[in-house]
Amino acid sequence: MATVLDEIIDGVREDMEARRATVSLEDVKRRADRVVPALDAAAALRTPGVSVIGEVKRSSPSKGALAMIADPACLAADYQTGGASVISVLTEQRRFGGSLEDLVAVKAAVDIPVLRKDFVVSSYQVWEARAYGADVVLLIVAALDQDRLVGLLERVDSLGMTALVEVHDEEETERAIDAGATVIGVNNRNLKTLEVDRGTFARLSPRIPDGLVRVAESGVRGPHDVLEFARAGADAVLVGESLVTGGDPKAAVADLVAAGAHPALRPSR
Ligand SMILES: O=C(O)c1ccccc1NCC(=O)[C@H](O)[C@H](O)COP(=O)(O)O
Repeated sequence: MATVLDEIIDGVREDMEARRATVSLEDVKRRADRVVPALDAAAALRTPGVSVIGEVKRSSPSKGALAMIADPACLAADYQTGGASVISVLTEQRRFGGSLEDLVAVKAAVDIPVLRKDFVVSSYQVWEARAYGADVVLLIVAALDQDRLVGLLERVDSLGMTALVEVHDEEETERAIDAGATVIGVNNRNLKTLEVDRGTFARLSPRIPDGLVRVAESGVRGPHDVLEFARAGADAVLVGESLVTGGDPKAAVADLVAAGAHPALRPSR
């Protein structure tokens, strides 16, 4: 039976082919050549304390509509003012209400790295990410066989970008490490059931070698969750829903950053 991830990817492929029919890979490459070099996201996430990746997220398969977000640039600027280290922009249209235009608007509004959060299955999308200003690209291990994962990682690298390589279980974590990932995101959301289990990060984190960046994704409700993920070894948290629904994104990010800088965390990290 097709999973939610399979269904999302079917739509993503269809949309990508439609774009490719109007904008050739050569055109995308030409646009990418004119874009300023990518910022170093791994360095941004390695700074002391737990870094916050704030996500521009209008809707999701699990929750439906979350927030209107008429001005994604303004939201991203608020995240940056609140102390976010990286901005995540969902560019998938059908389920998340995002677009490449959102990516461009956000990139122009901030001076920290910007992540293209999408379901990347082809190097065309990696070139597109660079052409539209992304510094970071999400690669979901569950969506890729090993050869494709390695190939896409190489493409991301060759364009000077960083890959956030997302895993959900032990096997995917091994595959990410074998492929040469330097930034690994453990998604607490099971992409088959869409349920969030915050214990997933704590279970997989010890399998990620020191020196790699560990990101806890999904299910961060507030500062207490940041503390929990920090104690389990997180260098960063990726947060969408609680920031876009909370009413004051700047203050919400600042609270998460403060929690991640808590002095009690230092001896164990
Ligand atoms: O959010 C979903 O429902 C979802 C469903 C299927 C695939 C991916 C999905 N979300 C992408 C994400 O990984 C999250 O947007 C991100 O980690 C932030 O999570 P949250 O803070 O819980 O909104």
